[in-house]
Amino acid sequence: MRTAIIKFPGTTCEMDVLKALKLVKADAEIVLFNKFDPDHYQGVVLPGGFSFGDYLRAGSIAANSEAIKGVKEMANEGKLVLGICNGFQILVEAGILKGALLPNLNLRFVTKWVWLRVKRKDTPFTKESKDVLFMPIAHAEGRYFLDDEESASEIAVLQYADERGVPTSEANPNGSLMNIAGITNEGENVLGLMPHPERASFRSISPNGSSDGLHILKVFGG
Ligand SMILES: NC(=O)CC[C@H](N)C(=O)O
Repeated sequence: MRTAIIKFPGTTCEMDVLKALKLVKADAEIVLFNKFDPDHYQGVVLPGGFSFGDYLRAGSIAANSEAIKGVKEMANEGKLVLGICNGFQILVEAGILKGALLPNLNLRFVTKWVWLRVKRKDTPFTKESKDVLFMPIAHAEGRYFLDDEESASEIAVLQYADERGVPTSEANPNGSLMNIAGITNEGENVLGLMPHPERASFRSISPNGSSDGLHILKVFGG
């Protein structure tokens, strides 16, 4: 799939995303935010990092860019939109996904590998996924919050869990509501997640040889 990986000033993960998308044979390229034309693409990825230095709140400045207007158009047209970590923060700041990503409960930057329960498999991103995935997180503002528990439970796609896929409070690294690690929109064509699938794509450099991130990224393949 013709896929754009949008780079803002401060984005850091675009090369890793590009390499992982090449593994799944996506027709992907990195595009600077001020050069992005949504009509050229069927899919878009907002990678992780620190867009505009995480000033104000992580993702808030990028969310107000022309590029994100284009991403909103793509989302409304049913095209695939994936936001990873800072990309997820941008999607919620832009109102493309519901809720907010607050500072981690311990007010620290947390970096570790986590197990994830795939709660919903009726999204294009997860329909052929395993039930439990192993991926790393690395963030300071990842505590998912929504002022409506019922909708939060409906839109939750991924939850921090134990090795067997059971969401427990011990497995919650940042204090997210209902252990939420990733959510979708009403059309299910947008996914935002705090864990980094691109960092769990190369068996040779993953603990346990995890390439579980490809379960999410392969939707852009072909
Ligand atoms: N890995 C990232 O994308 C960093 C996320 C974000 N800027 C934070 O610290 O919360």
